[in-house]
Amino acid sequence: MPASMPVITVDGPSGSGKGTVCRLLAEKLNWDVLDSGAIYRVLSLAALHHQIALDNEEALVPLAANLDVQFLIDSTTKKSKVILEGEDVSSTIRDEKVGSAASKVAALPRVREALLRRQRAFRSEQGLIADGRDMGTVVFPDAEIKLYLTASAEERANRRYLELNAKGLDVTLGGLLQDIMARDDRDMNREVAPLVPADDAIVIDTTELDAQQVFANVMAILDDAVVSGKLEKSRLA
Ligand SMILES: Nc1ncnc2c1ncn2[C@@H]1O[C@H](COP(=O)(O)OP(=O)(O)OP(=O)(O)O)[C@@H](O)[C@H]1O
Ligand SMILES: Nc1ccn([C@H]2C[C@H](O)[C@@H](COP(=O)(O)O)O2)c(=O)n1
Repeated sequence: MPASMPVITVDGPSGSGKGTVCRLLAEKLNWDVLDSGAIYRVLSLAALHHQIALDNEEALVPLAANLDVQFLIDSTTKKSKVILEGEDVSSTIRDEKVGSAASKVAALPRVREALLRRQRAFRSEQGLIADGRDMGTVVFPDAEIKLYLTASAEERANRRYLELNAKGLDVTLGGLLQDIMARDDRDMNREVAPLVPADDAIVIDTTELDAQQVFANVMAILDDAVVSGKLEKSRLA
């Protein structure tokens, strides 16, 4: 019997709190994390560097298949680092414009296909927390636990505003709300791998919850999964 390689998927729209709860879970469980959004963000940045249009599927597929990207954990800060073609792009990829560009390349079916193998290669005996839009529906359909985080567009825009403002970036709440709604529309209405909760996903509306309350809700869901036998108790140690 091969050792289990458990997966917890966390899907949801921009600003719903996926990355935050995935980091908390990974620390608690000592599991690995797949930030699939970062892969699409890096691809859109590589397209920019190589002057490839965001709708040029012919050129984006080989770029995606051979993407020279490394996901590292800084040994001192324990923060994730993203290296594209030898350059640290960890903060660059978090720009809202890169998120919007990522959403555009992510709508191309053959680009998604070209990134599937790379995403599935993150699975390991350590356990994987997979953050994205289609983790529970497409990439890891057999995941033991599937979560779908959501929140009102206004709340998600406000969170993003506080986050980017704290970094000293000149953004407006109205502009971010427009960006988030445009990204939601693209991610939810594309032909391939649209953003939608998997049939067996547990949906958590985080609008009225802070990050710690969301984390507590998720841990309660994992405890229930142990009782129901979906998850080995030793995995939560
Ligand atoms: N429940 C919450 N309540 C308030 N703020 C939150 C909550 N969860 C996360 N945040 C904050 O909101 C911002 C966005 O959170 P996060 O990056 O986790 O969202 P996300 O769903 O991963 O977004 P994206 O898909 O765009 O990367 C961060 O500044 C984070 O600290
Ligand atoms: N599994 C995924 C992850 C991300 N995307 C696209 C759609 C998002 O708008 C964009 C950026 O993702 P984020 O970093 O905001 O989570 O990338 C996708 O289509 N599928």
